[in-house]
Amino acid sequence: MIEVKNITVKIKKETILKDVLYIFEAGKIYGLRGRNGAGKTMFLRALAGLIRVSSGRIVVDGEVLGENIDFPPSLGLLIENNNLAPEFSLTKNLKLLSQIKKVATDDDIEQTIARVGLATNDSRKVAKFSLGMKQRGAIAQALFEKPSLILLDEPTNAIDQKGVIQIRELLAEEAQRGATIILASHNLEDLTLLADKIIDLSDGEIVSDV
Ligand SMILES: Nc1ncnc2c1ncn2[C@@H]1O[C@H](COP(=O)(O)OP(=O)(O)OP(=O)(O)O)[C@@H](O)[C@H]1O
Repeated sequence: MIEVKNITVKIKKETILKDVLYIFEAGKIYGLRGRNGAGKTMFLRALAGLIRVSSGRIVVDGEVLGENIDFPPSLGLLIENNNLAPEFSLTKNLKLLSQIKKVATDDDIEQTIARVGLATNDSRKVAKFSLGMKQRGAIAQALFEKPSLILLDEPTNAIDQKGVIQIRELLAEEAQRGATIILASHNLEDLTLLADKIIDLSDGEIVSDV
């Protein structure tokens, strides 16, 4: 469970998030909706521990972000550009990353690559991937360690129609496994088909939650 307790985020003099209060439950998918600049990405960044709140608290399973923990301990993240190393294959990227936490096996890596609709035996460098393939690879990176919190900014960007269906199914399965999923999207279909709750952000404030 993620408790967002009246957080405000200020960068220089600008207030980016204003007194945001919300509770995200395990096993649910939440969609963040709002105009360009509404604060969706910044909200995801704050939840990921990538920016610090100016006031309020984010509590992840009882631990306060920035106090007891620097980052959510079990986090899958896709924000803006993917972080895959272009000079390696996707498998090698995930194998290298898996050395850090040592929670994912080679089987987990292979299965995740297949689940995002990519070939498990593709030895090409990520640099040679198409845009949509890179995006699928980035989703694989966010999911391969079976994290309990999954934060995704525009996950279906650049993905073809069949792939979008695949990714939606995949995210529904992740929620069924018990993950909390929060995704920012301009794709209304993604939000309405996937999200248990749609949170509307406007000028850094939650204006509705349906
Ligand atoms: N690196 C930054 N430094 C300072 N302000 C920033 C930075 N990045 C974004 N902002 C500001 O934070 C506010 C929220 O931006 P954010 O990127 O969260 O919007 P968004 O809802 O994700 O928009 P979009 O739909 O365009 O992705 C905007 O006013 C933006 O100008």
